[in-house]
Amino acid sequence: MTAQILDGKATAAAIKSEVAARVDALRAGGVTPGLGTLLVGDDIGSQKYVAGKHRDCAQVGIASIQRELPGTATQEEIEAVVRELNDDPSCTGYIVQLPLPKGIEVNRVLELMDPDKDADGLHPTSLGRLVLGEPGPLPCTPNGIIELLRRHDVEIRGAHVVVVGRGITVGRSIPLLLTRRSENATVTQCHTGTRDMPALLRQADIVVAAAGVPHLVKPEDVKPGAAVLDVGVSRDENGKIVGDVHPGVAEVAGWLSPNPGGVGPMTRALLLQNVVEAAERGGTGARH
Ligand SMILES: Nc1nc2c(c(=O)[nH]1)N[C@@H](CN(C=O)c1ccc(C(=O)N[C@@H](CCC(=O)O)C(=O)O)cc1)CN2
Repeated sequence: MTAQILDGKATAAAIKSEVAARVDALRAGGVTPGLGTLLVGDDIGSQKYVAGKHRDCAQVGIASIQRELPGTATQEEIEAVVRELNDDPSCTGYIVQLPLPKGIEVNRVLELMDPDKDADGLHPTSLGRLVLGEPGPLPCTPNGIIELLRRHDVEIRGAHVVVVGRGITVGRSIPLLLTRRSENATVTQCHTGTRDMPALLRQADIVVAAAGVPHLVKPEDVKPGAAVLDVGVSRDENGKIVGDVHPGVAEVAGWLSPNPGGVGPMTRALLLQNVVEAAERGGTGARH
């Protein structure tokens, strides 16, 4: 193993203590921020992630509002809970845990959310603000990846970043963050239609592997010294996480985010940050 570790657990812990101090200040001013979650169905992974989000809230002093619906819930039932969270003054920001069950129109659900309560940065208004360079909540995993690189002093400015994947939570939006003037990276996005992905990967200073394909990025595809972020989550027959990055990459890369222990904890920490920022902007939260 030659790569240095991009330690998501330790970095997330540092962000969480910064968030906790901001929550204390809000509470001293009479506002308790609240994070709402809507979980539909009984996917074990999603249950675990949502439980983790509420554990984090308890640690930093953010109130929790948990809503759950069975996997058989209709579009209308889901939308009714979204309206309820929009109207709940104790809820500063909320997320709809993805994926939603098959047959549910995800975009209709996301569009119904009050954009001022979008804790995930996935509402069309938030994504539009990102495109326009206006302030707003940033998508948690992409923002977490950038923060993980920054806090390990990995140079983003001028870097060639190759993103693998184009899913809603990571791949679609991370190029928008990386090409802001504050980051100034050059981005190539790969997907299932890309002709020669290994050739592109070999040019990358930074690789973001977010395709959800086990061990897609092989050691021979990585430029020596590159930073490699393993975002994909697949599970083996024992339920153990298998990332998008082959373990042999650790011998070639300069930096590597472990999976678990890399990008996942950062996603959760940046979610808390979005909730606090919404409360600081004068959004809602329980007032006492
Ligand atoms: N509404 C959203 N849905 C989903 C998002 C999202 O950002 N918003 N991202 C993923 C899941 N996700 C957050 O919800 C998430 C994934 C992983 C982790 C995490 O802490 N993982 C741990 C390992 C946990 C385990 O053992 O399973 C780690 O990487 O160390 C947190 C959040 C899809 N849906």
